[in-house]
Formats: sequence, C-alpha cells, structure tokens
Amino acid sequence: MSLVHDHDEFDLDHAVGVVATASLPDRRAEAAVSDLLLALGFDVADPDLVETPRRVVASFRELLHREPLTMTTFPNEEGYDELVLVREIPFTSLCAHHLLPFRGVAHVGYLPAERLLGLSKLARVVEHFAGDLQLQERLTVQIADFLASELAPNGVGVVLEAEHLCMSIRGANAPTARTQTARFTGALAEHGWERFRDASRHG
Ligand SMILES: Nc1nc2c(ncn2[C@@H]2O[C@H](COP(=O)(O)OP(=O)(O)OP(=O)(O)O)[C@@H](O)[C@H]2O)c(=O)[nH]1
Ligand SMILES: [Zn+2]
Repeated sequence: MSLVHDHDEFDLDHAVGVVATASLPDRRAEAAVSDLLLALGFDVADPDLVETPRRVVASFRELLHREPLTMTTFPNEEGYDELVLVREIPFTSLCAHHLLPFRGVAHVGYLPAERLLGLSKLARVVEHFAGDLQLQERLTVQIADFLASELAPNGVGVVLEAEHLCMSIRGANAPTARTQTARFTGALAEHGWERFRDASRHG
C-alpha cells in the first residue's frame, strides 16, 4: 500500500484542536478526523471528543507501523530437514476496504536448507507485513514470499485464520465467521496442508 504525501494543499488553520507539536502529516490527519466527526454530526468541541483526532491518528500510526526486519540466521550444520513450524502467532491488521481490524493467528513454517532462521523472526515477519492496509490474501502471500526469498529454504508454508470486524460487527454480521488463507511454496507446495495438519496433531 503506497502512501501519498501531498502537503502543499494543506491549510494549517483548518486543523481543529490539534497539538501544535504534531508533525505536518499528523496535523493534516487530525484535521481530517475532526472533519469526519463533524460531517458525521458530532460536536468536536465536546470534552469527550476534543482529543479524539489526536488519539485516532496515533492509533492508526501504531497499527500501520512497520518495524524494520533483521533476519538472524544460523548455519544448518546438522542438516535439519524436517518442518519448522511456529503456530498461533497472533496478529492484527487493518482491512484496506473499511479500515477496520482483522485479527487472528498465523501458522508459519519452512523446510530448512542451508540456513536456520531465528524463531522469533517468523513472528516478526508476520507483524511487519500486518502493519499495513491489507487484504488477508495479500498478507499471506507477502509473508510467504518474503521468507522464501530471504531464507532460500526448501519450502515455506503460511496459514492465516482471522476474524474480519468489517464482516463480524457490521455488514454481513457474521461474528463466528473465520477466514482461512494459505500459501505453500517449494517442497511444501503439494502436501503443505497435510504437513501442517500432521505437525499440529502431534503438537
Ligand atoms: N478478499 C478479501 N475481501 C475482504 C477482505 N477484507 C474485507 N473484504 C471484503 O471487501 C468487500 C468490500 O465490498 P463492498 O461491497 O465494496 O463493501 P460493503 O458495501 O461495505 O460490503 P459489505 O461488507 O458486504 O457490507 C467486502 O466483501 C469485504 O468482506 C480481505 O482481506 N480479503
Ligand atoms: Zn473490511
């Protein structure tokens, strides 16, 4: 998701109730939140709402933040060649269509080749790509493709299971619905689902 920064047309005087120390993009975003609240018929001077634009922008910044990734790897001296699977990695992302969260768990695994990856890095990769306006399918593919290219393993598998708030608290109103997506590459392309299921059964 690419960000657009066109500050030129921004009228600072228009920024209602914003903190003077906020950066220009944040002041612009806060003014926009304030405008949205006004347009929805809310009194932005209400004590409950005065700080809301700042809080909303800070929340979005937090949810859309991406930590740089450091992929610590180790030589696979013993030639470990079974599946390495980290299950139930929790994640929260924002759906690109409604800006509402979707959240759930990721199961991420790979078949090692020359290098072993620091285990926490699997969770960090999920967190990194979740920090964007996303589609669950795209998030799944981005995690898998990144691991495949960085680690050059014999195969990668990524399964995501998530609740989309846009579908559970509004719209279709299906609170029990869970969306499952998957990407299996290399030697996991053919029997990835079975390999993951077997590993979970013995876990
Ligand atoms: N494929 C995919 N669709 C998603 C994802 N997150 C949300 N959506 C869907 O995006 C679609 C947007 O459809 P629209 O008809 O434009 O939006 P809407 O009028 O709010 O639709 P409803 O959600 O059905 O009320 C909806 O069907 C959402 O369920 C996602 O991660 N992947
Ligand atoms: Zn949505």
